[in-house]
Amino acid sequence: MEETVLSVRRLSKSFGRKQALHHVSFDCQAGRIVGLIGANGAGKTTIMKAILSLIKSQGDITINGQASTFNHHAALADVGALIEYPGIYPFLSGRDHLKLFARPTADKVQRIQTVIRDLHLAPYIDRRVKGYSLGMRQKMGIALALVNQPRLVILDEPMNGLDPQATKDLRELIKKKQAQGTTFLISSHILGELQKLAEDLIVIDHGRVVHQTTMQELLARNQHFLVLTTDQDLRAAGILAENGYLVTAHAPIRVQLRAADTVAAVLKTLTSNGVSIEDVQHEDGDFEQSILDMLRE
Ligand SMILES: Nc1ncnc2c1ncn2[C@@H]1O[C@H](COP(=O)(O)OP(=O)(O)OP(=O)(O)O)[C@@H](O)[C@H]1O
Repeated sequence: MEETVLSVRRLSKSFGRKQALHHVSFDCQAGRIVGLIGANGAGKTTIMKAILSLIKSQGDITINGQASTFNHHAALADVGALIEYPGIYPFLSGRDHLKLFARPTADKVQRIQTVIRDLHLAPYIDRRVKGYSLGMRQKMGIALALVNQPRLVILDEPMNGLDPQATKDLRELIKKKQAQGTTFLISSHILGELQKLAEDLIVIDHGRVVHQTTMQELLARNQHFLVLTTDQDLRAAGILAENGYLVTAHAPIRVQLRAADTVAAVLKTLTSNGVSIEDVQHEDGDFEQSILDMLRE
């Protein structure tokens, strides 16, 4: 049975006269990676700050079955987070930060070692944070979010400032933690990044949840094309159109594959009409376009 780790109901927030969030509701189920997608200014950070009681808001937030409010937020003890830039003390080392943040239980030292190893922090963990690059600081912030092995981890644009290797490492680490049961809520405006990570998607637009879907569903909506070069492209495009295929370009020929269309049937239609095929390629539609189409619906 699914277990709800985070439940957000009718979350609203205004900054002066500007309403940044309008009755936002969604759930995060245990062990899922949930992506919060939206353009700049859509309200992602505000949602995360409200969940973490960093700002006052209206609505109901329940974490691990416990109501969490601005003044009563014991449930946040089991939540790790990185919001915007990590708050750091420049003259302390990375290890000092971890020691400060780590809960004083018997396995404290071991947890610190684990997070240093998992995030490959060893080369600079004993240096003052003052000298860290943006990416190193970001990794430090993620380490602080993970060091207490919380059940729910909230990460606001976690790939910011990370190089391709560190991005890949973080993705793998998030997946590893997920396999151990951790739930993640991750925001990003870089859709490709969430594509490789998130299973559930919450699309935010102008402070509202405009869609809740799964990555699987979104990818299924994505369009697929067959790009063909033949010995007589113009005639071949005509033959395909006459046979009911959706031809979107002529040289080379681009055919949109709908659910019932198979590559074999497209090729057979051409060869049986005496067209010789010189090249065949698959092309996937734009993932970002799928989201934009969704926003327009
Ligand atoms: N402290 C604040 N005072 C006034 N307006 C704010 C404040 N914080 C956020 N806003 C406004 O609320 C809206 C949502 O901002 P938010 O930072 O949550 O968006 P976002 O989706 O996280 O964007 P980005 O991807 O750029 O970080 C924006 O219009 C922003 O200008």
